[in-house]
Amino acid sequence: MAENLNFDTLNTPGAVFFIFGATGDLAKRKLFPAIYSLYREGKLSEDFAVIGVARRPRTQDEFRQDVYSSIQEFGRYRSDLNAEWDAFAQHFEYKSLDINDIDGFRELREQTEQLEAKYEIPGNRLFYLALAPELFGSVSFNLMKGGMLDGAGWNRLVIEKPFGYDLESAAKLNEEINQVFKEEEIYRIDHYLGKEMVQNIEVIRFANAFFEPLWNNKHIANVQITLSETVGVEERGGYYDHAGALRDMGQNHMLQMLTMIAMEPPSRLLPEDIRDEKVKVLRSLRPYASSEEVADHVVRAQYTKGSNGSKELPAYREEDKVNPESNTETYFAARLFVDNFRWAGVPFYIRTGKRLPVKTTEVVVEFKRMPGNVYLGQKHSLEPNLLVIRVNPMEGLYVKINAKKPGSESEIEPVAMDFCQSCLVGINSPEAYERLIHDAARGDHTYFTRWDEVATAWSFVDKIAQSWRDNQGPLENYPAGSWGPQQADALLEKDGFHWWPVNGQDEDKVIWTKS
Ligand SMILES: NC(=O)C1=CN([C@@H]2O[C@H](COP(=O)(O)OP(=O)(O)OC[C@H]3O[C@@H](n4cnc5c(N)ncnc54)[C@H](OP(=O)(O)O)[C@@H]3O)[C@@H](O)[C@H]2O)C=CC1
Ligand SMILES: O=C1O[C@H](COP(=O)(O)O)[C@@H](O)[C@H](O)[C@H]1O
Repeated sequence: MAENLNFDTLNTPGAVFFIFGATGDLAKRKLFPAIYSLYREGKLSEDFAVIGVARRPRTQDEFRQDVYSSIQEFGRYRSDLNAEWDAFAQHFEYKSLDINDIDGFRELREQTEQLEAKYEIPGNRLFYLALAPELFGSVSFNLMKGGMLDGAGWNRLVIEKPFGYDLESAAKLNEEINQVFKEEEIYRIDHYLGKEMVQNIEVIRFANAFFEPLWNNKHIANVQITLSETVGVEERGGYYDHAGALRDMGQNHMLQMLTMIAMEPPSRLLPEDIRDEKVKVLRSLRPYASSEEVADHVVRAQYTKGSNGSKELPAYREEDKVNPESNTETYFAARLFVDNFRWAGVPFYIRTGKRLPVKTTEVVVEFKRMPGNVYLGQKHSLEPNLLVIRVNPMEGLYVKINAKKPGSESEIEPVAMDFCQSCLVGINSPEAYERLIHDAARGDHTYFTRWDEVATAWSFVDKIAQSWRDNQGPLENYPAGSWGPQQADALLEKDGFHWWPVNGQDEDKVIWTKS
């Protein structure tokens, strides 16, 4: 059936939401709490149902109890839950099913039709695959064979990352899914695109007269994107040791953030127009031509034993389910260039790592310095202006400008104009998963990644991975709890820049005046 797009309205149309992987970690920590927040905020219409699907047996009551506990533990509105629980819980059902079992899908179809009749749901079905990626193809196929796609309304497939391991595997996966779902029915999650401040990048850029005209290589010296995490690999050692930081964070979240910073203004604010502009940025990324270039532009490293000040932290190779001789990177930093007229010559520095001292996601846009030989520049070493976009966990904006030191004749010092959004909105800022589930249910693709974006990002990343596979470029070490290897600093120093301190970094060590 043709899609009826209504993403201008707040309410989702009536639909059944299927959570495949309903007994898993993602469902517990993110998906159930997100659905409750949408319900609590009146964004879900009353005619909705949720069917949790996984193999292990659960009675309806046990499953509802799981949902309750998950919202109690992770939900934004946990304190309101008891008053609304009975009304909310009756929308939830469970189906024990192995995704390879076609008969199970036929039973699921009956269960779905009963719920659709009960809530007068017009046959709209949203399938959220919170499953290992190896299962995506089979689920899609069995949904079709089991008659789950024959309803009267739309069908949408929401898929978690990772979408493949490299371009080849991603293309194969895409082909499998495309045998069942059309591109416009597929919603590939990159949860960073659901974050408030990542979505705000567009507004900051295109709704402000003092940023838009300066957003190019004439005025911007470099851009720095940092995604630092304090956690190690926790229970995900098996997955992570296979993936590493480049695939886990680089191919998706970091490149997606870069596209938001670098894209041209779309001609219309429609999903395809925005995604067209984003994919053009990915296509303009200068590929590394050789392993030497990779070694010159990309630093990889792994954490060794260390400490976070109060606790000893194990080395990566000592983590659960990690190969004790692993050469997987837990950190990488890279210098990228977007080869188009707007960005020619402007380096984009990106870095991410586990077991760094601070959990933070920030974008720093460093503007070019004022000319040194005129007016104030003659007497002072003026600092560059910075625009800092704080994404996570603090949300806000920070602009660094030069101003006269109060009381002095002519001393100039850098001062900050700091807008702390999270100080105002606090924990009530919607979670990324709330926005994304809401958008998918309304048929809005804007903040989901289209296949050509995914493919182009993989083809860029694959060259780095290939070079590392061929053992080109050393694997550096950094102690857990530190800011990563010195080589990541050298990457910027070669160009006359340095990493600006991120939020939460020890202020004593902040060097605003480093030249
Ligand atoms: N957890 C997180 O924070 C994040 C997860 N992701 C992605 O989300 C997906 C799910 O992750 P996560 O929840 O952590 O994984 P878990 O291992 O915790 O959960 C996997 C789920 O899949 C179900 N399952 C496994 N095999 C089958 C099968 N043959 N038939 C039916 N159900 C099956 C399991 O239930 P049962 O054993 O009962 O069958 C379980 O509910 C993965 O792709 C992951 O990469 C992405 C970003 C963050
Ligand atoms: O996708 C992933 O993201 C998380 C970090 O997400 P955040 O929203 O907490 O910043 C990361 O820990 C994980 O390894 C990766 O798979």
